[in-house]
Amino acid sequence: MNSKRLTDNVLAQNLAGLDGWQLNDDSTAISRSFRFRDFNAAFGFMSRIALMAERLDHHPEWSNVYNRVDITLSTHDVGGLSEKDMVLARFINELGA
Ligand SMILES: C[C@H](O)[C@H](O)[C@H]1CNC2=NC(N)=NC(=O)C2=N1
Repeated sequence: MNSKRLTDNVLAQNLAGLDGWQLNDDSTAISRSFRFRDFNAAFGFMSRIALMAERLDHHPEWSNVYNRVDITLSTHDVGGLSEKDMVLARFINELGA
């Protein structure tokens, strides 16, 4: 998969179709928080993401406190956002609703 940094235009187009994700101040990362019924649901969600992250060789920065999962996506190799972040964010949205 292409891991070039996305141009501002392409990034804006992608974000328009991506519910809930916030672009950080310097446009190098996107973040979203999810809340679940309990820890079990939150950790199940994280487990499904972990398996996909390995398949994509693209990994989230994240933290979990009980039923909350905070996720930041960025492509360290390019110092910003790439198609891989968009693919992973879409996958996460399908899981997390
Ligand atoms: C060597 C390995 O493919 C790279 O370090 C991958 C692993 N996972 C990664 N994940 C993220 N989020 N960004 C990267 O640049 C990245 N690079």
